[in-house]
Amino acid sequence: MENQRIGYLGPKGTFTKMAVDALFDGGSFISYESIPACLDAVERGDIETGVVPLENAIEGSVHLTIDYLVHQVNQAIIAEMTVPIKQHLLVHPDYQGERVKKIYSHSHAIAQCHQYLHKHYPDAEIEYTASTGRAAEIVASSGRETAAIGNHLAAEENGLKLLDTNIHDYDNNHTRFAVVQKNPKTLKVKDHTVSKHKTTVMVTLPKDYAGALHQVLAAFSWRKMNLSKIESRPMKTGLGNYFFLIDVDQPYDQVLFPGVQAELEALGCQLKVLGTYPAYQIDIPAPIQKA
Ligand SMILES: O=C(O)C(=O)C[C@]1(C(=O)O)C=C[C@@H](O)C=C1
Repeated sequence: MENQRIGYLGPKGTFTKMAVDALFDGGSFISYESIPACLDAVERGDIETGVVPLENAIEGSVHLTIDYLVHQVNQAIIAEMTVPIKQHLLVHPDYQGERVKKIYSHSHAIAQCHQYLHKHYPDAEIEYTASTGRAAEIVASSGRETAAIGNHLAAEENGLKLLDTNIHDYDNNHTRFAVVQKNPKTLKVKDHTVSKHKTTVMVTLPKDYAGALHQVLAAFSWRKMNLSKIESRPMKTGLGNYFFLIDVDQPYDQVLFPGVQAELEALGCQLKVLGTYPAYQIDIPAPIQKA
């Protein structure tokens, strides 16, 4: 197999990079500063594979990823991985107990630590960054009164100290990452447990009428197809227009899915398969203690 080129939401020390390191068995890893930049690179063919965050257990979906996959690019989800997320408070190596005035991080990381921030740093200014890795970079090159929320890899990569550890508000914190490709090819991955095989479909309804969603769900339900997620997002064509993203807990097949599609099309709905893929469950051990 040729060398696999994998792009990810960087820079160094992001959770996405941790997930990439844990899943892939070799390859060239290319960092992108934002989710759109990574997906654009896949679309242009600069890289075959992109890895972007999809959903967090505390904060929910990463809408930027979902919307970009649906509206801006034409790519398939070819794998998914779920990894544990442990958020820490990272400070400059010269930090000596100063009052932290400004805290940087990705909006999802900030949201995972809302209660902690409210309790311990109610007066600190919050600044959102494109990733937790970027927040750590900023703190490394700024003063001792700043902090970043991020992981232990970001601390190591940027030479930061851990002021506090495990600051996320709820214990069972996990994020799902999507592995996407434009022209699906086989991936070289480490030996991980595949927890299940899933298929993600996007369904659009013709217009708002009574029972429309019920009829859509019925097409899956009477075929005994288990759904693990359903989410509505705006079509971006006007208030009240939505599409539904549905995760079905089984691989695509030539009987049930075409059956659902035909049934939905008869109702005036459209169904597009966004991917059928293995879902990996990956455990990343947290190596460090509070400094
Ligand atoms: O900023 C990072 O480190 C990311 O990989 C992004 C991201 C996200 O978008 O949810 C990934 C995992 C965590 O939930 C926080 C941030």
